Amino acid sequence: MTTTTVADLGRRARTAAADLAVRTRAEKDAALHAMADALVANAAAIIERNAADVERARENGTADAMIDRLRLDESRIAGMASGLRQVAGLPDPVGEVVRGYTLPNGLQVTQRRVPMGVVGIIYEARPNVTADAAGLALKSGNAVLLKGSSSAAASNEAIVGVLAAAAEKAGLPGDAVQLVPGGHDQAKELMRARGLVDVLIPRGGAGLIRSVVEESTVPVIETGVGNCHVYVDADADVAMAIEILLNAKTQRPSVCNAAETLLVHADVAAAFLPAALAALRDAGVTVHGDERVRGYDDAVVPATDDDWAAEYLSLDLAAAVVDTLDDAVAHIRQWGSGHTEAIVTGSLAASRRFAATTDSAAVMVNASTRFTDGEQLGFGAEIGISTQKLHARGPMGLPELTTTTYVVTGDGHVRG
Ligand SMILES: NC(=O)C1=CN([C@@H]2O[C@H](COP(=O)(O)OP(=O)(O)OC[C@H]3O[C@@H](n4cnc5c(N)ncnc54)[C@H](OP(=O)(O)O)[C@@H]3O)[C@@H](O)[C@H]2O)C=CC1
Ligand SMILES: N[C@@H](CCC(=O)OP(=O)(O)O)C(=O)O
Repeated sequence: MTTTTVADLGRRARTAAADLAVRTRAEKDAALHAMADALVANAAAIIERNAADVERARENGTADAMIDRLRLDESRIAGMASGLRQVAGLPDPVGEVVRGYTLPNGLQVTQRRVPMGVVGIIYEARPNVTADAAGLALKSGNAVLLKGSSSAAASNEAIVGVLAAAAEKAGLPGDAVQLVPGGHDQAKELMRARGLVDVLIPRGGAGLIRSVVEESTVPVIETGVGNCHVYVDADADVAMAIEILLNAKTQRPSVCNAAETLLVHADVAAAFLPAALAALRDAGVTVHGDERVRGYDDAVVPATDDDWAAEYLSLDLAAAVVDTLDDAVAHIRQWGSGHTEAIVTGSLAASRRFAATTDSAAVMVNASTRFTDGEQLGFGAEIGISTQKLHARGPMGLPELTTTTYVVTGDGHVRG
């Protein structure tokens, strides 16, 4: 019996990528709509396979918040289909001229967007990412190798089967969207598929990122954990700050853009903290606070350095009082993960200083950290949220999945 290796998948993806690179926007959009329709039409079968993954996760004692990330229902599948349709509605990045000029000697220079080629992604146990990544890759003219979590294996197999068949029926190469089966060994093969994979996007926790940074020979765009902060400034509107904090912490606590630490300026602490702590308690949040926060509520448990560093992904929140905006920024620079920070303030100067000094991929001014999301920012979906500084930072959509080529057109020009 012959087994298909990651290298075999990579070679097929390269062939598909060469074909995809020259497809028109109309062809790609038609395929995306067909893929969206196919997801909805096959929802029952996908949900059945997903139920097997959820059942296995329960047997393994997986936490409820993590099961929530894994679980699919009709409305989540409709959301995946809607994401594909939104991506179809966006301009095609391929061919976009990012720079164009004519040299004194008459040479015409254009710098144009082109696909990366083959994009690999290793990602968490959220099956919706399978459709988001496939849609973004395909629209940007790339073939994609999808390495999802082994805990979502059955769901991903069903989703990729549906997406690849629909893309092929719509006239695109079926190998444009391929699932990499297996576990960490296969993920490592993907990391070492230099020459077959043009860029690898690891989307997950610190362990995955460490492993990819140490082991990948393929160029990587790192995503990262989200130890996101909400800072309530001296000039904050207290009611607004409570709304933003509750949304950032409780709307979906298991995702990377949920808030994990609250920092409160000392001048607003007495007006803000009693009501905020009561609202958090009502929402089921356990607050881990410093001495000054604990002075407002006996239910607050003492915080240690582990709390300042924690990405809880649960209904827990670290909280501290700070004396100045710069102290808040210093805390964030020491303990944060460079993902998303929010400031609630009525002061333009404070918001500007905060945005300029926190050194994070995204800063929200008077808005929830939950907006660091490709769909929310108008990209249709995102392939990951980069917390590194090169090539792309923050939510990555279509342009981030392209590179550029210089096309220089002469009229028999030679260099003298
Ligand atoms: N910035 C961003 O865009 C995003 C950040 N995140 C962060 O990810 C974390 C949650 O994800 P979580 O479910 O814990 O994901 P993990 O990091 O545990 O897993 C993500 C993927 O990587 C695989 N993997 C993990 N470790 C290794 C390794 N050493 N070698 C090879 N493959 C590996 C997993 O496989 P398997 O499951 O089979 O072990 C899975 O497919 C949070 O910290 C969250 O903030 C998540 C998504 C987006
Ligand atoms: N796109 C997400 C945030 C990024 C993400 O996927 O995070 P995670 O759930 O930690 O894998 C959202 O807000 O829905």
